[in-house]
Amino acid sequence: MPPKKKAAGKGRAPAKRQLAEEFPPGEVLIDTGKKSWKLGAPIGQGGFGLLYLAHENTAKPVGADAPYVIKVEPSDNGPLFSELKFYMRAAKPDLIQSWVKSHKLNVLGVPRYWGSGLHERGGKRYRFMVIDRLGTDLQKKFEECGRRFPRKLVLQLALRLVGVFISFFPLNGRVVSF
Ligand SMILES: Nc1ncnc2c1ncn2[C@@H]1O[C@H](COP(=O)(O)OP(=O)(O)OP(=O)(O)O)[C@@H](O)[C@H]1O
Repeated sequence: MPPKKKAAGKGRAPAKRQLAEEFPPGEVLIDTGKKSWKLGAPIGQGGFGLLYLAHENTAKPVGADAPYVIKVEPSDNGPLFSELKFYMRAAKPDLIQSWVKSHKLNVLGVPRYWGSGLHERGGKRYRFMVIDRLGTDLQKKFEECGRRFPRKLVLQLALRLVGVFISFFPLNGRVVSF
């Protein structure tokens, strides 16, 4: 006897989100402001998207010193859409720049938003977002430290997080709750 089909709706698991397939280096994406961005090598993978090195100079290959990253996801995935809305509001380059200056900081630690758009490839649509390339990430540092941070570093991180989440974001378009 064939297995019974599950009733639609009740009891169904939510549809799985797809990870974008990997694009070859050299793919050019055009954002909503008609600016072109060239992809380099992939440098990271999140829960739902792939991240690539990127450059605004589309005339030559994107090197390892690229100043931007582009996050790409299938367009019908939700997470990048939400992340994008947040970046568009809270990570405007001039907003971050003036905050850093007025608070006498060297850096805020939040990548600036430079553009976004939709890209078609092989009959599929992808959403992308261009942000600053940052250095390493906390998870990598944590692994390097043998999964144990020194107390001083934990306190420094806490101060930085408090600065960003309690002062910058609430004043610049995002409500934070703990
Ligand atoms: N601005 C950046 N500069 C350099 N590397 C980055 C940047 N943003 C992300 N990465 C790299 O890409 C990886 C995945 O980033 P992403 O933000 O997608 O992670 P995530 O938050 O785990 O995923 P998701 O948001 O999809 O749940 C990071 O762990 C990091 O190594």
